[in-house]
Amino acid sequence: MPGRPGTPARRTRRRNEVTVTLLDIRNVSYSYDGTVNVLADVSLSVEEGTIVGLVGPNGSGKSTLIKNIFDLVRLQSGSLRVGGHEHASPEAKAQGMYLSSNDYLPEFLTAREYLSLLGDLFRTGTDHCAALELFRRFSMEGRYDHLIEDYSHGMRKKTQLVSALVMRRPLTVIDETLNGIDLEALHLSEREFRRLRDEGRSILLCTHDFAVLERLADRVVFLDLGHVVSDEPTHELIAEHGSVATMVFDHLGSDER
Ligand SMILES: Nc1ncnc2c1ncn2[C@@H]1O[C@H](COP(=O)(O)OP(=O)(O)OP(=O)(O)O)[C@@H](O)[C@H]1O
Repeated sequence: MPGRPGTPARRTRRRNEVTVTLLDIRNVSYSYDGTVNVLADVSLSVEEGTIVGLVGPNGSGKSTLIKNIFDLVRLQSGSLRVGGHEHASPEAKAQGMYLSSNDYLPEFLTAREYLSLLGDLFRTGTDHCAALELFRRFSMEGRYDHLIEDYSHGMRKKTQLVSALVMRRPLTVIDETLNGIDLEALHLSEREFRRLRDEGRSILLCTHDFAVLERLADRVVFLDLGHVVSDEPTHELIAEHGSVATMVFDHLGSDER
């Protein structure tokens, strides 16, 4: 059962610092057909000011978990809280931003109009100067007032990333948005994600690019067949297995699967 709205975010004390849980996922299970569990008792948390990687084979349930977080499918069991608020509440929805794995954007708008729309929806307004500067740094100078329908696949992905960097939500969930962008844009994105983290914002980063996670993520959660197989600080995972890829391959090749 989801908890009551307005409950303060869970606080835990680690050494001398207090960490605040921004995203709290407890015992979430989900089935599309009422028979097969696509998610099975999934629990994980994302603390404020951290980047958490989410990895797993195709069909392991990553996108379904993200859809549950954003109330895009109805929660069937367990609880989901964002900033201490029940996930379907307006307070929870005001904290998060979801970059989906596809590159669908409203084609009949310009990037300026799209970002203005987001600023209105989030009631934050839009910093167009910051967006223009990001467009310049993403090698899209001069395209801000062009219709999105004229953008390439990579430009749409970069526009999604710019939207997250301009909106600066407490929680940004990124589902494979880094696919298809060039190395220069990837480098810039990584730097900007670190800046978000330094500001105390959090990112749940779902990607098959393990090298990105080794550079960026504070923790990596590995989902397989709807179960959390491993949830470890990245440096401990690398010390134990050598790399994220080895950890994943070892599990996929093991008898316990
Ligand atoms: N709308 C849907 N209706 C029925 N089954 C679905 C639906 N969406 C996803 N599934 C199934 O749920 C399972 C998990 O899919 P999901 O998209 O969550 O996996 P994923 O880990 O994000 O995969 P990928 O890495 O390929 O994006 C798959 O078996 C998929 O076929």
